[in-house]
Amino acid sequence: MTLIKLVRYPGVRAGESRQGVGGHKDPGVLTMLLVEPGKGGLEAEVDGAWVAVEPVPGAFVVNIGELLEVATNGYLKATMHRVVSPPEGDERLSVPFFFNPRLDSRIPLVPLPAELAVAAPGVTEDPTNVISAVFGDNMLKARLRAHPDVAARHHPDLVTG
Ligand SMILES: O=C(O)CCC(=O)C(=O)O
Ligand SMILES: [Fe+2]
Repeated sequence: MTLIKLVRYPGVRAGESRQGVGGHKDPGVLTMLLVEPGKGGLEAEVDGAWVAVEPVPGAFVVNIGELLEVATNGYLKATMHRVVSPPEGDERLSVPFFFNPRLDSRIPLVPLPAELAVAAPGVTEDPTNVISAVFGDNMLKARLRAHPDVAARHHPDLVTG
């Protein structure tokens, strides 16, 4: 179930929240992200700190998704990232392409060469973000987390608190 999105981040007035997309990990396998040339705003979490991902002309940004973390038993870690909206008078366009399997598919564990397997620590365990190997379940979790207001209104049975 690949998905392509066209995203526009309008500029925000001084004093207003600059949050474009809050911190998250993409729930699928791999994301190829085309950002409008020259535009910043994307940040990735590195060792607990947000780091600006500088635009590279002619290049896609590639995000590791949670299912690739599952497939590699944590050898590859899903990228935590967010987007900071531009200031008033500017805007930012992006085109993420999400490479995902069928909703009902369960991602298999890829056999790693021994030298990589020893460096695979397992999938990240976070009670606030439980990763499912079944893509549809993981996608639903991501949507419920990203849109808590919609979840509380339309799917109160699926969320707590
Ligand atoms: O717009 C971007 O640069 C990133 C968007 C994103 O992270 C997402 O849609 O999952
Ligand atoms: Fe993302």
